[in-house]
Formats: sequence, structure tokens, C-alpha cells
Amino acid sequence: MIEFEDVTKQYPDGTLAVDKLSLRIPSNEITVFVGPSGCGKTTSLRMINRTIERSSGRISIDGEDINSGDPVSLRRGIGYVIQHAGLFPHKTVVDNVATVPKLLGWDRKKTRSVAMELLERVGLDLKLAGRYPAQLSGGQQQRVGVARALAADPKIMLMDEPFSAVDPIVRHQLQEELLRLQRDIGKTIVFVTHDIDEAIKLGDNVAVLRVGGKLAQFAPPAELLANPADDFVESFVGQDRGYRALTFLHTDQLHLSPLPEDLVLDDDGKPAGWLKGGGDLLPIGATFTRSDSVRAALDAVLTSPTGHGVCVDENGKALGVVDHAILAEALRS
Ligand SMILES: Nc1ncnc2c1ncn2[C@@H]1O[C@H](COP(=O)(O)OP(=O)(O)OP(=O)(O)O)[C@@H](O)[C@H]1O
Repeated sequence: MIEFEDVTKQYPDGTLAVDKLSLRIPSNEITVFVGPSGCGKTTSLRMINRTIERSSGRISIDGEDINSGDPVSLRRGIGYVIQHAGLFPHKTVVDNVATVPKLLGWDRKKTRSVAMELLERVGLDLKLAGRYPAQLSGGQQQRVGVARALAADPKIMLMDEPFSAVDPIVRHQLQEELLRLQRDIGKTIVFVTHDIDEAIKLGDNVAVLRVGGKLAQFAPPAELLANPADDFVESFVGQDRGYRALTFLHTDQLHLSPLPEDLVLDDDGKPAGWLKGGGDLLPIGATFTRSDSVRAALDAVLTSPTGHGVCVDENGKALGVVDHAILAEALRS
């Protein structure tokens, strides 16, 4: 656990960037710092690896004050990923990832195999390992940045707006990959973003900061959407928070109706289309699975030409359908 106790940062020009911040960041989970520009997110993050020194208060990792040792050994146990990846331009991809293991004196063979394994884990095509950063796309550079931060197997990863500089589609992919990776590696991740949707998607816990470096609310995303602490958090979370909270309701509670007769299945039992008069097939629309959210089920109902959203199993086989009435009943309960 990383603990902030009454932590304040005042820059030499008098700017109060962080004001008496107290919070507990649980181990092996993703905690997101979110808030408007200038609210002290980056300052708070960088005080954890002491690239910015706090002015007062205490920050501890597993009970030990981070100021009790030297900053260099502290940083060895903390990976750091920033916007634009911050890769060394004159080093190849694989050498970028190998930077810290080399500093730690690992032998060449081990260093290289760990670097290649990490590149594979973050979803980078290994053919790119010999390229220089300038020869990669923004999204590929970010993957290398994540692999480099993981190279020495740190317990903690600090990520400062790592996906902000890439287009929305690549950003979505990188977010999904981070969640997938985290299911395997279970690091303590502290993630900074100004994007509340990214915070809600990635965070096990979200710390909403307001300008002046004050904590407005610290809660799991579902709680933040359901019970914003005040008007600031409510307006920051956005007007459609009720709808977005559906992301946290699971479809395993939904009662499925039997497959209607006008639903045509292929030989594998997968939905092929809706049969309409004249023998035409209309497209199915979106489908959802038992592990999806109620938001996905609602999307399936809204995109279906018949108002029936089809639920499929992990192989795509149709299991049953839901309609507006079933969803309304689930929402009421
Ligand atoms: N070196 C510095 N000297 C003086 N003031 C600083 C310094 N670095 C940051 N600040 C100020 O501290 C406040 C918090 O900055 P910080 O970068 O932590 O915010 P942020 O929430 O990460 O912002 P953004 O989302 O815009 O990156 C801002 O008012 C900023 O101008």
C-alpha cells in the first residue's frame, strides 16, 4: 500500500500544487488520479518516486517512509511511464526495454530474453524490436514505454497520461491491453489522466482532485457515479452518469427469454439475422454475453431491428434474448 498522509507540495514560487492530501492506494490494483488541468495530479504522482520532493506530510510504501532511503534505490522498485513514452531515441526498441536490467548488471542473454518476452506481453510485433523509436507509431512507442517500465519487475508502476497523445481507437486498444496485462501481473498502478471516462474504465479506485491540489473524492468508479460527493465531482463525472453506471451492472442477473422464431441461426447455432416478410434477413445488431454489462445489453436492444437483444455464449452461440421490458425490470430492481 502507498499512503499519503497530509502531503503538501508548495513550489518555490509559492504555488500550492497539492494541499494536505491523504489517501491510501491499495496494492495490486489500479488507482487513478483524475481532475482538471493544474489540479496537482502529476505533482502527486511524481512525489511517489521522489522526482518531486514533498514539502510536508508523509508518503510511505508498505509502512516505510519513502524518505528513509535514497531516491535511486526507491526508483528501482518503481516503473514510470509518461506521455509520448520518453524513449531513448538513439537506442533500439529492445535496448530501450533492456535499459534498467543492464544497469542492474543482468547478463546479456537474460536481459535480452526478458526484453523480448515483455515486448510480446505488451502486444508489440517482435519484428519491430530492432527499430528505433522514431520508426514506430505513437501507440507502438507507448507499448515499448510500458515494457521498459516493467523490465525490472517493479512492484509499483506510475503512469502519467500514458495514452493521451494517441488517437481514440489506439487509445481504446491500449486501455484494453493494460487491463489484460494487469490481470496477469497485478502491479500496484497509479495512473494519471484528465479524462474521466478513462479513469472510470481503468480504475479500481479513482481519486478526483480539484484545483489547488485538494482531494474531492476517493472511491471505486461505480460509487463515484452513483454517489458523487459534491457538485464539483458531479459536474466533473458528467451528466450521463446514471447511464454510464450501467457499465457496473452485470447481465448475469438478467432473465433471458427463449429465442424468437424469426431469429435465424447458422449451423453452429450463431445468430445469422432476423427473418422478415419476403424472406429477407435483417442484421442482428450488437450482441452481448453473460460477462458483459447491462450497458452492452441495452446497446444490443437498441441496435436490434426487432427490439430483441441477443445474448450469446463465448463461442458466439445464441442463448436467449432480452427486450425493453426485461431491461426495465432489471433497472427497477
Ligand atoms: N516547477 C513548478 N514550479 C511552479 N509551479 C509548478 C511547477 N510545476 C507545476 N506547477 C504548478 O502546480 C500546479 C499543479 O501542477 P501539476 O502539473 O501537478 O498539475 P496536473 O493536474 O498534472 O495538470 P495537467 O493535467 O495540466 O498536466 C499547477 O498550478 C502548476 O502550474
